[in-house]
Amino acid sequence: MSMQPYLLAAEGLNKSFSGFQAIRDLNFALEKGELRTVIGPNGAGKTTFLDLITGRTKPDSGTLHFEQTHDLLRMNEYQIYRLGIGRKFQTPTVYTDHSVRENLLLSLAGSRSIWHSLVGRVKREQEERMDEILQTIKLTERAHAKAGSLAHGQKQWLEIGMLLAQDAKLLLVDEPAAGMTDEETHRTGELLLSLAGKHTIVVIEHDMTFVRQISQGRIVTVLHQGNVLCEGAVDKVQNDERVIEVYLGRKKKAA
Ligand SMILES: Nc1ncnc2c1ncn2[C@@H]1O[C@H](COP(=O)(O)OP(=O)(O)OP(=O)(O)O)[C@@H](O)[C@H]1O
Repeated sequence: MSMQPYLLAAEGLNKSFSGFQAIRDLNFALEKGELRTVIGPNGAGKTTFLDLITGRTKPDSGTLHFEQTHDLLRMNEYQIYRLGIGRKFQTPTVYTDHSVRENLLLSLAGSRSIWHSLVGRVKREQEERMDEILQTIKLTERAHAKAGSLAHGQKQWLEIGMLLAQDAKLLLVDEPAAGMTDEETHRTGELLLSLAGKHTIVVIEHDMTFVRQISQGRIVTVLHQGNVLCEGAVDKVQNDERVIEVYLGRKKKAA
């Protein structure tokens, strides 16, 4: 057992939508530097769980703490964002008319206003940070291209770069491989792996080839009906009878 304090800890979370329980007595703990993949069949509660972390939705009961001392349930969405919890949605939300570099600049922590970011003097350390991020997301050569002209995969990488520019301590990444070619998917996996350790990341994903790529030696969490069905190494969860059952929708044998 590691002695690391948890970066994020959820205990006994419940959330119902007009009688339908989307999250059910959910416990989840994440250590700093982890790259955690969360899988589960449609409707398992994955998106709702991210909504609870970012404050978009409030639970009916339970506790949710960040860096132990921050009670996320007492904070609003903006406060949680300012705390360093960044989210990348499935569809890219970049400023299409601005360059890749400007998109990063707009996200840089400490940028005062959009106007100021674009017309004001860019500090040397900001330049260096952007160069570093451009290299990380492999878009150095596209730095001055309009974000709208990027390929789908590149837009997703730019968005991950924008989370890095925000200095997000926790990156929530929702189905990054959706709509990507196999090669883009593989490169996205490499990008996330290069960030692990330095950053803490939660990835929600369906593509099992991708999940296997990014979760070697790490923990995978399987959600089902709003609860953790199984957690552990990817081989363990893929061979777990209960996991196979919920994915294949096999009926339980009568006892
Ligand atoms: N705002 C809402 N109002 C009503 N029901 C909701 C709401 N949000 C989610 N639900 C329901 O809660 C359940 C869990 O949804 P959620 O989107 O969290 O699952 P998911 O694991 O992300 O699924 P998918 O893989 O399909 O994205 C679904 O049955 C959904 O219909």
